[in-house]
Amino acid sequence: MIKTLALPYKASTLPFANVRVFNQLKAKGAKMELSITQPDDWHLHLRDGDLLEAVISHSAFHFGRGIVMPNLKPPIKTTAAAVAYRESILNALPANSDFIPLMTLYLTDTTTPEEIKLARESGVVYAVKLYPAGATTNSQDGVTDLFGKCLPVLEEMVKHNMPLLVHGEVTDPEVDIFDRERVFIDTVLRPLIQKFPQLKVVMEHVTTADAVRFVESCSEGFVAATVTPQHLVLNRNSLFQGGLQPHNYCLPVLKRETHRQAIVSAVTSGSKRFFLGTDSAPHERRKKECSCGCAGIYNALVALSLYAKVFEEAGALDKLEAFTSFNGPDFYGLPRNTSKIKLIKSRWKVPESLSYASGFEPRIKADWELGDHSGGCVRKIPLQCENRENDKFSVVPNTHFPENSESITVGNIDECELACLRNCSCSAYAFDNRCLIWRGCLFNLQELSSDDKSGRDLHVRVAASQLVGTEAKAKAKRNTSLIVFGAVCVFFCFFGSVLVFLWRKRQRDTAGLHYNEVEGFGDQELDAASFTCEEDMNWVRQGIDGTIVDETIGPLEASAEAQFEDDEEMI
Ligand SMILES: NC(=O)N[C@@H](CC(=O)O)C(=O)O
Repeated sequence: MIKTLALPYKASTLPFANVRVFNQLKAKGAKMELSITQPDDWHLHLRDGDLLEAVISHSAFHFGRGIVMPNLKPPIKTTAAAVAYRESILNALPANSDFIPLMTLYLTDTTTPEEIKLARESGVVYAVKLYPAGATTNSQDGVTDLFGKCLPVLEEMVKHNMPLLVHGEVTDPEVDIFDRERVFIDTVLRPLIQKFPQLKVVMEHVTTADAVRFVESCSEGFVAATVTPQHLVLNRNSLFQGGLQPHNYCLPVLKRETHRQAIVSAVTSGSKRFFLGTDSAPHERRKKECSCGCAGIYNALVALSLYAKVFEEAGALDKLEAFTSFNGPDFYGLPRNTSKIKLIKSRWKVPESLSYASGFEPRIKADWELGDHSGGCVRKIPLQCENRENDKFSVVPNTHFPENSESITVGNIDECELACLRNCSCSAYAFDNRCLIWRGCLFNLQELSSDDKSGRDLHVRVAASQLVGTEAKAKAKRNTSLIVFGAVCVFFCFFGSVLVFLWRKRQRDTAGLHYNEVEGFGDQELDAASFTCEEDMNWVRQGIDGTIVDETIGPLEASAEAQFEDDEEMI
């Protein structure tokens, strides 16, 4: 199954986007290069399964460590679950990556003080996350009684110097969504800090001037805040610009421009209370583009570039490194990273979409990531036709059937399935009063959007081990869509012409939002909304060999046009 990371946001619509600084430096013949200590990401959603595999390299390329959010399905509520999750993250890391996942526990009304002790002793859990129940994605199991049932746990956290990471929004539907952070500060956070002045608290993804003032008013070293790139570069207009923009929807929701400016001033002031936390939050595309789209913006690929851009625009590049690389570890009492990375001003345009495969992988990964899907994809786990028991079928709902079907005469769906199993070249079947089978590649298979109910179920043949591959996680059943997600791809080979046609059509349909080239797989694609940096000079991480590299998209053109000779001036 091929999925796509959508990158819909045009930096050209940023309120402050310009290339003035670049042009001035260029005119001086300056070398535009930043050398900063390896940054960390103090708020990161990596998900699990195929999605984890798809996104991990973006974070691992840019960041040394990441505080990994626990809001999986089911949430990471225990140290044992955190240890297992950490293992799967480490397994998904690209070879030679030394990225360190710092695990968190999901606080519930029933979390015990013993669990906090275990977490601290584990050496892998670094914080506990407070989601008010219902506040955001996968927060249903969150806290409903912070000042009651959670008190013993909070006391234990103080004892172990375990930070509490807070999604700072009330969930009362009576409270206007734009006021939820402010009301949370008054009704929850302030009383919490008064009650537990020794508790380390990180107010996550602050979005308002109120939050900035609040954090600044608290004791340094005990209360801090993370800031996302989206809340630094977007205001709430971005949600409605030219139509509803689901890819700019995250929680806490974007606020008005004055709030954005307050956050920019806070982070660029050099205050130690604010540090980098991307809140990079990938979602299946269909879960964003539907009648009830979920919250979260995927930004791991571009976050660092955007932060650098914000600091540059504020004339505060000298403060960037503390924000990205010092304030976070200092707050957590962890050592700062020792290695350096280079950001180079380069003519870099973030690709409009990023495709990845699940269950299947592109035949030629580099081509695929550059948008050339003509090589098609191959199974990660081959079918074992000789032993039919080893093959299974995964249902892809609501599809517009691929081309080249063959009709065969059988009585019911079971016979249709058996007929497909008996035929080694059969890659899928469908039964809808008659039995259709497909051999080999599935050409132009399209899964329709959730709003279009005209499609029919396609049963795609996959290796049984692939279905159990994710440890048959009890969740396999619950999470049919994930299986579907992983199983769909069966041999589908797209011809360039089909792709181009569909891609263009998609571009028309989405009126300025730039989605995947792999048209027709809408319901199975990952939506991982992010920003498209302007096709001008952007701060881009430099690879080891001096090229401008993003692991996912291969070496990019390194610009020799602008060079800023004196590193020291920049940090
Ligand atoms: N930021 C979001 O809008 N979504 C996050 C959860 C969160 O951090 O609120 C997610 O997990 O998708």
